[in-house]
Amino acid sequence: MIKVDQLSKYFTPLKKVVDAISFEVNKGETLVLLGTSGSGKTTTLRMLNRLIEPSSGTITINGQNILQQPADALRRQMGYVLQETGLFPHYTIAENIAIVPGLLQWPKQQTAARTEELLHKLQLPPHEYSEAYPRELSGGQQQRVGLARALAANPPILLMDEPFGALDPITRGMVRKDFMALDELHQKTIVLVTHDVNEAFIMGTQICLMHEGRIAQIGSPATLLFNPANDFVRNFFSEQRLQLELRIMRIHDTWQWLPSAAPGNNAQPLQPGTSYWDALDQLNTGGAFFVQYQGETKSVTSEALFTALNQYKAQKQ
Ligand SMILES: Nc1ncnc2c1ncn2[C@@H]1O[C@H](COP(=O)(O)OP(=O)(O)OP(=O)(O)O)[C@@H](O)[C@H]1O
Repeated sequence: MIKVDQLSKYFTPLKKVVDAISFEVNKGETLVLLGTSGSGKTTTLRMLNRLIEPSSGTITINGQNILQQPADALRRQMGYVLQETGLFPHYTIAENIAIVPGLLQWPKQQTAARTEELLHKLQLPPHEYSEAYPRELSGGQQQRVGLARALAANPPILLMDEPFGALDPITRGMVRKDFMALDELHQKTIVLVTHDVNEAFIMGTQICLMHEGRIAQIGSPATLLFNPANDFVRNFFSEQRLQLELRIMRIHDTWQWLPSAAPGNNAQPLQPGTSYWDALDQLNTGGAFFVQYQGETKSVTSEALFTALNQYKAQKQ
C-alpha cells in the first residue's frame, strides 16, 4: 500500500507546485492523478519513485518510508511507463523487455519465458516481434513494448505517466483495453497520470483531481461525478458529464428502478455488471436484452435505462 501524507514540493521558495497532498492507494487499486496542465500531477508521480525529492511530507510503501531506502532498490519494485516509451533503439524488443530481469539477475530461461508471455498477452506475436527493433514498430506497438518492459519483473507497483498520451484515439483505446485485460493487474498498486477525463473514468478506482498543486477532490469516479465537493470539480466534468455517467453506471446500480418485464422470445442475456455505455451500445444493434439479478428478470430497453438513471440521480441529490 502507498501512503502519501502532507506531501509538498517547491522548486522555488515562492511557489508550491505540490501543496500538502495526502492519499492512499491499496493493492488492486488504480489511483488516477487528473487535472489541468501544471497542476502538479507529474511532480507527484515522480516523488513516488524519488526522481524528485519532496520538500516536506512523507511517502510510505507498506509502512516503510521511501526516503530511508536506496533509490535504485525502491525503483526495482516499481514499473514505470512514460508517454515517450524510452525504448533503447539499438536493443531488440526482447532485449528491451529483459532490462529489469537482467538487473535482477534472473536466469536466462526465466526471462525468455516471461518475455514471451508478455508479448503474447499484449498482442505482439513473439516470433514476429522479439528480434525486431523499436523503429520497426508502430507507435501503438512500441507502447505495448513499454508496458511489457514495465511489467517484466512483476513489480508490485506500477507508475504510469500519460502512458497512452502519444497515440491516436483508436489506437489508444485498443492498447488500453489489452492492458486492462491483464489478470496480473489485480495484484498491483497503480498510480496513473492523465489529463484525459474519459481515461480517468475508465481506469480509475479512485480519482485524485488536482488544481494548482492541491487536491480539489479525491474519491471514486461516482463520488466526483454525483457528489462534487465544489464548483471546480462540478465544472471540470460538465462537458462530458453524460458520457461519464454512462461509463460508470452499471445496470445493477439502478436495478430497483428498472421495470420488471418478461423478456421476449429472442432476447439475449446481459450481465448485471454491464455498464450503461456497453448496454446502450448493444441495444443500438437493434436486439432485445434481459438481465437476471437477485432472483428477478427484467428486460432492458434504452428508455428504461435512462428513466432509471434519472431516478438514481434524483435520489443522490
Ligand atoms: N524541475 C522543475 N523546476 C522548476 N519548476 C518545475 C520543475 N518541474 C516542474 N515544474 C513546475 O511545476 C509545475 C507542475 O508541473 P507538473 O509537470 O507536475 O504538472 P502536470 O500537472 O503534470 O502538468 P502536465 O499535464 O502539463 O504535464 C509547473 O508549473 C512546472 O513548470
